[in-house]
Amino acid sequence: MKPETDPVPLLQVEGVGKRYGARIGCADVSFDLFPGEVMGIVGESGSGKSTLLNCLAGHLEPDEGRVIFDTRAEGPVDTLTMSEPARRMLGRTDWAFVHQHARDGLRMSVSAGGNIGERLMAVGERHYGHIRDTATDWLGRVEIAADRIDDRPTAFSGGMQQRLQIARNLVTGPRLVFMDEPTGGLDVSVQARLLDLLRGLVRDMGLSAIIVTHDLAVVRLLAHRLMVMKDGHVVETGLTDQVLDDPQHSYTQLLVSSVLQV
Ligand SMILES: Nc1ncnc2c1ncn2[C@@H]1O[C@H](COP(=O)(O)OP(=O)(O)OP(=O)(O)O)[C@@H](O)[C@H]1O
Repeated sequence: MKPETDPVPLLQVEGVGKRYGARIGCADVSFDLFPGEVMGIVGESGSGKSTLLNCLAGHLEPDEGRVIFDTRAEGPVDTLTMSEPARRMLGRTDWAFVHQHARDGLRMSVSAGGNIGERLMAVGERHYGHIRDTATDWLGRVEIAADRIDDRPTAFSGGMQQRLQIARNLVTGPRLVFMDEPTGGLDVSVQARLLDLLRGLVRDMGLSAIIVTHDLAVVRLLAHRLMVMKDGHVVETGLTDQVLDDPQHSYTQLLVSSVLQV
């Protein structure tokens, strides 16, 4: 029996490609992302993961293709042709971007509470008491003690900085989160805790996310679906467990077996 209404994808990516001169960044990438779905993008260094993520998030202009987002106000809109102010507003409301290096996503000279609060102010929140309460609540959610609210991120460990960056990104209740190696560069034990936290937040908030990583353990834990990239092209895609347990493409087989050997 046909479902009554087919779900509308939150994001439709159609034939996205980007070149750097003669070199391919990424080529002919297409997929749909549905609400509440987490897509992992894996591949070795230089395979085009970051190029693709930055094209999707509007940080880089692709040479070809369309990136259609289901906006709250107007329904599906091609984000590549929307006006710059409209795209900026999307970046402050429905979209979030978690950088690999927390310092790229935080304001290091502003207190932890300020880092969270200024995102609320950017979407129109003005009440100081409410902003501070919400910031305190979010510090708790990312396991940072409330009495650190007036400390600057420079006084935080790498793991704490990353958790603060996540709080700053999620406080406005985005619907789509882009993450670039969110656990990269952290100690293994810190990574495990962060992954756990991210998994809880994604589940509890029903977030859709696109996560770039070279760490298969990250996608195993977080991603419903997986895209494997090599030399700018998608070579395999499918449900995460299926792709990792029964890889079809020789490159994916190599990726999976090289992880098992370490
Ligand atoms: N600014 C740039 N100028 C020229 N070439 C670039 C630029 N950025 C990326 N490239 C090239 O595009 C290709 C894809 O790079 P990209 O950084 O997207 O890969 P990646 O999979 O994200 O790698 P990593 O995991 O190391 O970040 C590579 O061949 C890279 O050398």
